[in-house]
Amino acid sequence: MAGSWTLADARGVLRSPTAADDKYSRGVVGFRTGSDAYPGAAVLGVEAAWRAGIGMVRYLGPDRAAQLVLARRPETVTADGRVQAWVIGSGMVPTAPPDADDASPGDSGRVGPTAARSAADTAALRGILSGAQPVIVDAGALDLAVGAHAPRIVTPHAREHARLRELLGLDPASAEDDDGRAAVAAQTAAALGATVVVKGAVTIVAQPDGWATRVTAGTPWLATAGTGDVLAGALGAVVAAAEARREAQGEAHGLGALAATAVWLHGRAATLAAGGLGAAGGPITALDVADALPLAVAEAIAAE
Ligand SMILES: NC(=O)C1=CN([C@@H]2O[C@H](COP(=O)(O)OP(=O)(O)OC[C@H]3O[C@@H](n4cnc5c(N)ncnc54)[C@H](OP(=O)(O)O)[C@@H]3O)[C@@H](O)[C@H]2O)[C@@H](O)CC1
Ligand SMILES: Nc1ncnc2c1ncn2[C@@H]1O[C@H](COP(=O)(O)OP(=O)(O)O)[C@@H](O)[C@H]1O
Repeated sequence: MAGSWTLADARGVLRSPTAADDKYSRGVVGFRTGSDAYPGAAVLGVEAAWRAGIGMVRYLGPDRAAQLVLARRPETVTADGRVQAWVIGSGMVPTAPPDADDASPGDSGRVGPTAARSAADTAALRGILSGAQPVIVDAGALDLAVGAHAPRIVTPHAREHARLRELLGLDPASAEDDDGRAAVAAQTAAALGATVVVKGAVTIVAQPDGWATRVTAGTPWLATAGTGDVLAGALGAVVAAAEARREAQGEAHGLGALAATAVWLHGRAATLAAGGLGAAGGPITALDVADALPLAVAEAIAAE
């Protein structure tokens, strides 16, 4: 049975910056996220990465999403360059239909901008996934994680996990109870050769070597659109910061421990945001969760 990730575990992974640090030594995270249909996912992920305490964020996505990212966070660098970790796929959809470059009607019959990956997007994402830097693979890039070689953390919700398992030739059915979900996630991780984060009220983190843990979100108010995009950004920040420390000092943590720490911060941030509205909590938005990440980080590193 997988144990639970706690404040003490998160504290063991996170570090305060020192006087010897600069923006690069604190880590650089790159984003290839968002689409004309879902530019907000790009904004949410970038915001979360900044708020989780990274040295620099690079955003390389569609023009409209880039403008919105810059409007929210002018600190963001939109030029290509070296990064220690990537976040890809949030705000994209996995497969491009034949008319991917055309707007197509949704359920309402209205014609809107497409979220489907273009061939150029797919090639860029495949390039990132064939590199050496760790990659957080979310939403519309999950299919590309199969057969890739970069160190990967994939972040499916339950339906995306079932689709991923189908791509891997595994039974898409999961389990109701958390022990069963952990066993299924471990099987996915082994087949994929990547760390798997199966999101939910209890999020399962499983490495391909069989290591697994679970992280319980402190509040169901977290179940709201865009909080998964915030999680992907927090993951990118935690992994890039750790990778920068590994390059400089040789301090190494498994991707599972880094992922569980980011999931813990995300859940704690939601609890702090919802709890600020009264003892029973209250409605929060994805940006509220990102805004509360600094408090969660400060709490975790307080007793380093
Ligand atoms: N602000 C932004 O930019 C945001 C952007 N976002 C981006 O959106 C993209 C798609 O992510 P997603 O998780 O919504 O889609 P997806 O995994 O395909 O699951 C869809 C499946 O759900 C179901 N379903 C549909 N309607 C339902 C309903 N009313 N109530 C219950 N179930 C319902 C339906 O399945 P069915 O039940 O019909 O089998 C359908 O197949 C992704 O790139 C993400 O990053 C989001 O993060 C939000 C904020
Ligand atoms: N009932 C719940 N209680 C607490 N957290 C939840 C619950 N349901 C989902 N979550 C969390 O909310 C987030 C939703 O992510 P995701 O499904 O990717 O949404 P989106 O694509 O809209 O960003 C995940 O971090 C997940 O763990």
